[in-house]
Amino acid sequence: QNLRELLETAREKVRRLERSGQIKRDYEPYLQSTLKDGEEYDFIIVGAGSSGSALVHRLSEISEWKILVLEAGGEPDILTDIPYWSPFTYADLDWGYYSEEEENLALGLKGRRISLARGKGLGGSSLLNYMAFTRGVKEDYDSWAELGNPGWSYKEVLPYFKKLENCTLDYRDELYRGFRGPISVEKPYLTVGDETFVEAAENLGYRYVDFNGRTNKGVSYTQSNLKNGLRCSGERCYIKPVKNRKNLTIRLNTHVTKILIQQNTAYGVEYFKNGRIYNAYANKEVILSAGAYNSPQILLLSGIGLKQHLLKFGIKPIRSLPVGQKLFDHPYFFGLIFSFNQSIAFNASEALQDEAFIKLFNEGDGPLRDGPLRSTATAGSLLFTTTELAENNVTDIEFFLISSNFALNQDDALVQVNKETYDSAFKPYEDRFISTLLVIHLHPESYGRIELRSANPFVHPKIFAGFFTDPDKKDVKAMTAGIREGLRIMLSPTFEKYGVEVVGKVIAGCRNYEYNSDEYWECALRHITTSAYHPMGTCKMGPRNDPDSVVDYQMKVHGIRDLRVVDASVIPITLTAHTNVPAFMIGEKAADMIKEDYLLDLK
Ligand SMILES: Cc1cc2nc3c(=O)[nH]c(=O)nc-3n(C[C@H](O)[C@H](O)[C@H](O)COP(=O)(O)OP(=O)(O)OC[C@H]3O[C@@H](n4cnc5c(N)ncnc54)[C@H](O)[C@@H]3O)c2cc1C
Repeated sequence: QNLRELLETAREKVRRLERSGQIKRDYEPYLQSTLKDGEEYDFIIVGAGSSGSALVHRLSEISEWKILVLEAGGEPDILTDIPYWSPFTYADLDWGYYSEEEENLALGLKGRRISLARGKGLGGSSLLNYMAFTRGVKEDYDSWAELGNPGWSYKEVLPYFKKLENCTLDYRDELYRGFRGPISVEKPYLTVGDETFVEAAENLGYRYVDFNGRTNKGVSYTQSNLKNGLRCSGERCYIKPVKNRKNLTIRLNTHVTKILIQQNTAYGVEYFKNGRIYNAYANKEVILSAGAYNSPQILLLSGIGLKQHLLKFGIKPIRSLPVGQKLFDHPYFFGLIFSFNQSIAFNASEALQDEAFIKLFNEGDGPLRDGPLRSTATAGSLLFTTTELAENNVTDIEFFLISSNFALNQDDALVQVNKETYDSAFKPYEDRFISTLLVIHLHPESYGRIELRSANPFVHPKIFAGFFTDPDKKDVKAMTAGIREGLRIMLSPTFEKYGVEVVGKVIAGCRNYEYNSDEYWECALRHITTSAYHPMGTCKMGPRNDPDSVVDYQMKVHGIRDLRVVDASVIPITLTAHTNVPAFMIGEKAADMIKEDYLLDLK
């Protein structure tokens, strides 16, 4: 079965079990109110992704405020709550972005393009992400503040991280965690491979840590945003509990095409729904939460961006700002593949059995190892480390152990390698028990950019990943150091009892180089590195005198009144974390800033 057929089989199973009463899904469709042109609201939120969902939850607490939420995507898929299956559903919930072809990059990927998946649906990318719950470290946020963003130091953002979470983990750094927030944190399903990885790293001297605590340096099981075993997305955990608030209007399948601006003041948006264009007006603010690719695209379409670029597309420039000029992301290498002589990896066949579904829905909060469907993309353990190349001792590499093969040659797979690469490094091991150690670079020097391809809002923007473009090749060197450390852990005595073996060693295209030489790894990196789907920085937060910045520390667009950007695009520098929880935090903090700005009016 190909991926689509497999997904349909899983969907049909859920429907059948629901009809027969063997499982109960707690989901009610979102009713859509009648459309009218020219409606007025206090706040218009564009995009209900991770940050947008947090905003929806918190702003709608103020019953006097009328809030309109415009989301381009639809409702979650029937499988999105199921941790194991949900990441595969991306095809129907994804904007379908790919990077542009770039020199000496993605040489082993289909079409030389990197998949830049982005959630399109209520919950945004939190609907299809891998649910790893990571916040980042003190140094990250202290740097945000040092860059001229008061209020964003670690001490000042920590209360928001605590406020948003309900940590249910046994092992936790108590003082750093929250216990009453809407986003629940649980341990996912683990394999023996995960346990072995943690043991191997500990045997090599790594500490077991709560990476969302005092320090992230060390090894740990994955912490996942799950609630009773099901995905805790922005939709499920932030929006659903408040969706019936009278002051909240949520419009799905509604594509915002531009922001309406007059005299440097945003007063509404133009949107497309059911085949026609509508306007909606905001008495207080328009808030762009369309994510790190779409927020810059919408700003550019609205005349905010570099003047020359806008003129090229016949867009009248309103404000010249470096929108989309720097795109940070976390590249990852997926070519460290290991096979074992017995199944310590994930057994995918169990994930289609009725029992597994019944267990998940009915006993989701039961014993943690009770079912493979609780597996979050089979990623059960991770490790943050510092290579000798890292400056100021920052954590620069993360390993993420995936108990499966990551790359496929199929058209509907998330990571698609070309046939030559697949046949050389992946195909021969299709039937073996394998794990992939993802090597993620957290602080690359290289960065990409995003530009318009067309003035048509429905045409995908041009996205340049820019991986490995730093002139001194520091990024290649750091990744190579990471790969070698990964090999040291996986080939250590702890794994030996399972007959561990490196497979898929030589990628077609790198056969001219000696395996494990610097040249080999550079070649391999340039063939099969992809994006960890953590775009940031395209509407950078910073003071006006920072030539790269687009918004100020309150996320207000420089020089434009009543317009904020609230999502991962404001993150000013690379983060030592996956970006979902930081995006939730940004939404939480923005809501408080907005309340501070306007609540006096209500008194
Ligand atoms: C496959 C994948 C795996 C990931 N894994 C992890 C992980 O394990 N852990 C982690 O922390 N992070 C992970 N991430 C990253 C994380 O999910 C994102 O960084 C985070 O969700 C970004 O939040 P956001 O609010 O900035 O944008 P998004 O959540 O992407 O939300 C933007 C929303 O705006 C909507 N929108 C866009 N344009 C328009 C428009 N014109 N009109 C109306 N609506 C619009 C979109 O449809 C979307 O709903 C992953 C991401 C992906 C794609």
